[in-house]
Amino acid sequence: MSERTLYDKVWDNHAVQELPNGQTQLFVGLHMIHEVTSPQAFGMLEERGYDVAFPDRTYATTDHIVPTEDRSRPLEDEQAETMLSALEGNVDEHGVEFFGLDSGRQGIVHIVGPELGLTQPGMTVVCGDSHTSTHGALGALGMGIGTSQIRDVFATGCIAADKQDVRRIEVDGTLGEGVYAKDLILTIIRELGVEGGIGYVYEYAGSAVEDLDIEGRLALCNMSIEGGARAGYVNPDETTFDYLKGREYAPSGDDWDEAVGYWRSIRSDDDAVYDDVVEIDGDGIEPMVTWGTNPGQVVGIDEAVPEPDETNDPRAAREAQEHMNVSPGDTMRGVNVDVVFLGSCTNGRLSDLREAARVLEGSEVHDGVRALAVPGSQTVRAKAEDEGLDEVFADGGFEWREPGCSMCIAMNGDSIEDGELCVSSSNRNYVGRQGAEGGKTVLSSPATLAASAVRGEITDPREVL
Ligand SMILES: CC(C)[C@H](C(=O)O)[C@@H](O)C(=O)O
Ligand code: SF4
Repeated sequence: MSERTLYDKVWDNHAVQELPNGQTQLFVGLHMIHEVTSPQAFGMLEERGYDVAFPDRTYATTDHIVPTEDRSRPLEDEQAETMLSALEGNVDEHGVEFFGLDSGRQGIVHIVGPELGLTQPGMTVVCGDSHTSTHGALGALGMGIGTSQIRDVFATGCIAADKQDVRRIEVDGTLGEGVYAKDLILTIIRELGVEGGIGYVYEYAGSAVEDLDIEGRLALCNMSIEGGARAGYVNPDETTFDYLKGREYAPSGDDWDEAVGYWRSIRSDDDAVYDDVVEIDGDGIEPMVTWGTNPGQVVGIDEAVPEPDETNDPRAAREAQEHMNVSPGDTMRGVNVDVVFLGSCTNGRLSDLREAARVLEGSEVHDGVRALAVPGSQTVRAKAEDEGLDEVFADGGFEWREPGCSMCIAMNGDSIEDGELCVSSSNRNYVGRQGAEGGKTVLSSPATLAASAVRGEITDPREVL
């Protein structure tokens, strides 16, 4: 059969049966869990006396609530200690492998899966976390699921799911110096809207996407969900295979060749039929910064903040501008910065730290700016330290922390204060996201963030690179 997308193929290969309600029962290849969304589902399982059906397809880490400084046990925050202990008890009881604080592999779930080679092309990957779309960077179908679905996967290895339409987003041209996958996905979300992807899975393609390394593709797919899409993926290619080769959980020996053969076969056919196609000019993309309180309220660094009436949601734009204290006609460039947060499952990988360090090297964070560098995992942290990046950050006035979600969501005590503006490499900027209702978040790439930390105001990274 030809004319099928990767999504169609992965779907068909995992479909167990059509359910009476019209949904499809889909088999799950990889189930990742973390401490925030798994406890209730484990509870439901135990109420019925069930075991985890496929413990060897289930992997756990801890990320949202872990401190990024003192990690001695018991954790100082009692609630965090309770959640971590509960996860430890659950994985122990059900025979699930756990990348805990002492494992050397702990980190943000969407960083750990790909970097250990757990996430592979053609797989269905689920996690009780909206940014599971990240895993699509490797040609997997990554979907965030809710508590009752986590329970279902534990008990049966399957979920009930609705098939979506596929929108191909074709980005031609080449991203310029100082322009990254983050700027690309912010551009896409501006173009299509934060709800534009509802009912769709996004297939990212075109030369600007193919040129991205896997870490760039991970950042791109990560924010698919911020554009409303159920998932996002890039067709697997040589870049994907090179990335996976030799990773701890990737196939090896004869299994490797067989796997690559399968991975090639699940790419979208050249004549695949799409429900929608959108073209974006990669050459024209600028470093992007959000001016509002959702990721679609975003402009190029030199572009004017829009008149609310010229946006698709004037009321939301007005409220957002009031909260952010910006006016139509202003540029975001030059806005005063109090805090910068480098990290998260969007941009907490080695290449992100490298780009920020490249900008920072030889300079220091501006007086009065608080700067956090939080690697996405222990693996990322160790590699960064091997390269001496920790010293670049420390010499430049950044705090070099232990891995976790940290100030992306402020569940671990790392938080901004009322009135502060934080430039953040994360993916969400709604009011209160970084821990203070009166705090402001500006989303950007790691390079823009680092340039802004040095100048103390939002800065075009191309001025510094
Ligand atoms: C806590 C978790 C359920 C949540 C998510 O689903 O995405 C978090 O990771 C986030 O980024 O808001
Ligand atoms: S880093 Fe942020 S977006 Fe990613 S899983 Fe953690 S809280 Fe969610």
